[in-house]
Amino acid sequence: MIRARGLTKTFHRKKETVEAVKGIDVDVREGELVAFLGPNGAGKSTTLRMLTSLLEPTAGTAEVAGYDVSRDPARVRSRIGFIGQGNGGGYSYRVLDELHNQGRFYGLPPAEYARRAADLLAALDLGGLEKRTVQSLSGGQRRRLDVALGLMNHPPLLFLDEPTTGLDPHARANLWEHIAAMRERYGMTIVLTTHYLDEADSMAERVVVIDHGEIIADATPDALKHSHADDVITLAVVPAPGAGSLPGGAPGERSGAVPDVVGRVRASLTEDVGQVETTSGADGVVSVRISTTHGADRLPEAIEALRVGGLAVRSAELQQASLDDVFLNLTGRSLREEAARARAPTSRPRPAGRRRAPTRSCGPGSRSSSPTPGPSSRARSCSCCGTPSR
Ligand SMILES: Nc1ncnc2c1ncn2[C@@H]1O[C@H](COP(=O)(O)OP(=O)(O)OP(=O)(O)O)[C@@H](O)[C@H]1O
Repeated sequence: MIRARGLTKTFHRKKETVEAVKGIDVDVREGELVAFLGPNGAGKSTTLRMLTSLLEPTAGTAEVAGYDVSRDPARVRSRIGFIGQGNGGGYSYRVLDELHNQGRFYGLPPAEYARRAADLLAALDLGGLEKRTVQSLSGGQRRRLDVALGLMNHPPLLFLDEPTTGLDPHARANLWEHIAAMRERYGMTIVLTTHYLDEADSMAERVVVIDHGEIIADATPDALKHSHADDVITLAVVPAPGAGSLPGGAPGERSGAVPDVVGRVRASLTEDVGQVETTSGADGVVSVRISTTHGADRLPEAIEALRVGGLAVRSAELQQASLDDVFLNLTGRSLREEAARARAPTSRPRPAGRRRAPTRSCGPGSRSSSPTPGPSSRARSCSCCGTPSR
């Protein structure tokens, strides 16, 4: 559906040159839902605008829905829907008039555009709003009207530039339900840009990570997480009741002696479980941090291995890798933090660099645990209480 090679856009403004997109290659197959994910200014919108023929590339080629964007822009436009960042509807126009005008714009006969408009109003939960002006709609309703406008020509390929930005969580979820339903109904290919990591993770089948005008990763969300980030298991470990008299503790540990918990942890958890780090707390609790792939599978295995080694787990926490961990490990920057800074223009930028957000833990080891940063840096939220870390 899309084949772009060496797509480049350089802007020249006064004495400034901005290399917004630096020769990207990207393919999108029919039926895929692909998210372009990246921080502000990464080049996502510029890429979309070139793919939709709204912007002439400085260099490179792109074939979209069967036509070359530079040679056949009108044919490209007739085969795509594009929902830009701003609302498309004219503020003082009525909802139904906007849809009909869109149909006329595509050259549809009146009966056909009236049928399509009625169909889309019902499908996108806009029934009853036909006579309202666009400016009287809520943010979520306006965005759904944008989707309806983008679908009037029944495009096989739909582009959405940050479709949910500015919507509250309920309106975001609602819009996504409608986009998924429209996709099902029309069998569309969808390409969208987003800052929302959770959205890219849960909705997209493929995520193309863009930074500084370049594609730095391109895979399914799960493949990205497995390749570029680890899950982290944190356990608070103590000797099992009566373990001091157990034979077969850690190597070199005398039978009947006070158990060497760290030694036993080391003896129990092999490299198969993951990369293990331990920190002894003053209260005798040992905090164990395991960086691993497939953390949900490794967690019960680790608990069982520790039990066999004469140890008890007082608390366990699993932090699954996120797309923010992927971005952090690829670039040294947190997309989540960059997005938060963009929303708060008065806050000072922090220096770039490889960092890891501090760990929170709700278990008894939390007071003493201070795990050493592992190879996989991550932003986190506590799985016990759900509180986001800062
Ligand atoms: N018309 C223009 N003239 C000059 N520079 C531009 C123009 N349009 C975009 N840029 C610059 O190109 C770079 C990429 O912008 P673009 O809008 O593609 O980023 P983005 O990833 O979509 O960002 P956002 O998520 O904030 O929309 C930015 O540095 C931007 O300032």
